[in-house]
Amino acid sequence: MFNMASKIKATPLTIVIKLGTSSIVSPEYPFLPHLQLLSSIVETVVHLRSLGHRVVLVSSGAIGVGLRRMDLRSRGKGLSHKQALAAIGQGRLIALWDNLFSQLDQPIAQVLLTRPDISDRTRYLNAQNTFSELLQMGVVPIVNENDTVSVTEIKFGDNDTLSAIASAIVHADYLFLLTDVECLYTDNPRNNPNAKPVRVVRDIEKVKEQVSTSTLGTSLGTGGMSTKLIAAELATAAGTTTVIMHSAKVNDIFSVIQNGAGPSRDISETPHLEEGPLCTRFLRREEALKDRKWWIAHGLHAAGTIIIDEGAYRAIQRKESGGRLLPAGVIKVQGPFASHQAVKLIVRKRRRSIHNNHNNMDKPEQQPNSTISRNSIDESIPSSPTPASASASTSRSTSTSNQMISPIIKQLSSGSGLSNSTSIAGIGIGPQPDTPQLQPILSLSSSVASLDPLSKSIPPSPAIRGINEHSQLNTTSTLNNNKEDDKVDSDWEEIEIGKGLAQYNSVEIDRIKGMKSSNIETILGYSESEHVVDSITFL
Ligand SMILES: N[C@@H](CCC(=O)OP(=O)(O)O)C(=O)O
Repeated sequence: MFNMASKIKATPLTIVIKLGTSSIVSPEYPFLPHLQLLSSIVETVVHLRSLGHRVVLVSSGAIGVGLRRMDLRSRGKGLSHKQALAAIGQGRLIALWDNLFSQLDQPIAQVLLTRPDISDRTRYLNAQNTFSELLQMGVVPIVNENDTVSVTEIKFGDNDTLSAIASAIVHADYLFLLTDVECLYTDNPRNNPNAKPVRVVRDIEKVKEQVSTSTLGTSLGTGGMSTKLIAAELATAAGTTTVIMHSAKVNDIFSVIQNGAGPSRDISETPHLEEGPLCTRFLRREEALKDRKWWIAHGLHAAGTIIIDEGAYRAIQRKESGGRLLPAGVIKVQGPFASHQAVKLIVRKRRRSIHNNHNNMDKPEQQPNSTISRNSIDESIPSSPTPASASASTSRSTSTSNQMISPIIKQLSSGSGLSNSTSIAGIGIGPQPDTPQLQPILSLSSSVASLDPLSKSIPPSPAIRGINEHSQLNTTSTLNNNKEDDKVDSDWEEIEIGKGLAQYNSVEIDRIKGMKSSNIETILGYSESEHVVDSITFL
């Protein structure tokens, strides 16, 4: 193992390695830990450290270890039961890691995260500072979701997603998703001997239509191949090359990072990615989203929605707009939300113009930070669509209103799980495990209580009282109760285009919508900004 490693030119990299439950404990009772595998991970991590790399481990397995401790055969159905098992298992899991790492004198740290730690900018930055400090101290942070306090609505749900978020927090060069299969295949290799490995992915959108995402996980884990695609999309958008690899071949990490694009090497300078160990590499986006933009797009949940007209959409795509929206372009506000909370932006467009300008819609004039890579897919994937993927295309073409929204993003917002991906692959495999909702609907009371960490100290206004009262009735209702206005007739489409940070609360923006900025002070009694949304990030 160390021969390969010793040849590596030690450009210090930040590497996140994610191990699923299936790699930590056996899937069947009595859920014995995979000690040999865990030891080889520990040896690999320590050697990476000795080469100057910074390493973060994302480790599932708390519930599995909890089951073993309590001599139970199944995790049961109740949420609190699972939370209790995680509480029992997490301590033992970290003790197991500490025991193994101490054999090689490597200090570790436990980092338990929940979704609100990421949604809240201050907590996100605090987590970032802690990671940075730990890595500087030469410690290996071991991350898991804090299952004991994560209820369904606010869960990451699977550690693939959590590992992508951890990668963005630490600005990782690589994320290795270790699992029980070597790589992504064009079909399920266990059912179809003609399934081909997909070795390099440049365009995740395209690859999703052409590969099997049938889960190869076990009864204990919640992830599968689909959640790995979500993780890859999130991580590559943050500038992290993501690799799916068999956990038994963890030693291959050395040759992957030796041949791959690092911080000082451009992807175009690495033409031999098809060679080397069998794994799937999702190449990082060359134009990675900046930390704050990534956080707005993926870390932050939208507390409300602002619907804008086509003119405003064109305007905010121009560089001169600075990614900020004026009140004049706002048609409707859906809240409630507080000032400085994130809001979804939706453009209301005439259907005809959507069809005519479809290409323009796909490629907005100025969208340097689009989360969707349009590069061509890996040549190793057959180009002729399968019947299933053809039907997937058909269904997309009938759903014009969704064309601007990355399906990954839709899954994140809807928490609808990933069963569509299974049907795209057209494989007769049972249903995917449910992926709990990833974009939580936080109660306004919690949002307003903190009034969002980004907010400057704004004197409490009647508007805030207004939204508090409103929140007790219905946290997602439309502020403007004009039914005619709500009706989007067949000539119109509403398309989600991105997210931004509201500069006023929902009641205030509703009052100044359609107005010139010069009227803000007269209407609201104060003017914090001439814009209603700032820091716009396009999907
Ligand atoms: N946080 C949970 C693991 C969640 C989970 O199942 O993740 P994974 O095995 O990666 O699909 C635990 O530690 O048991």
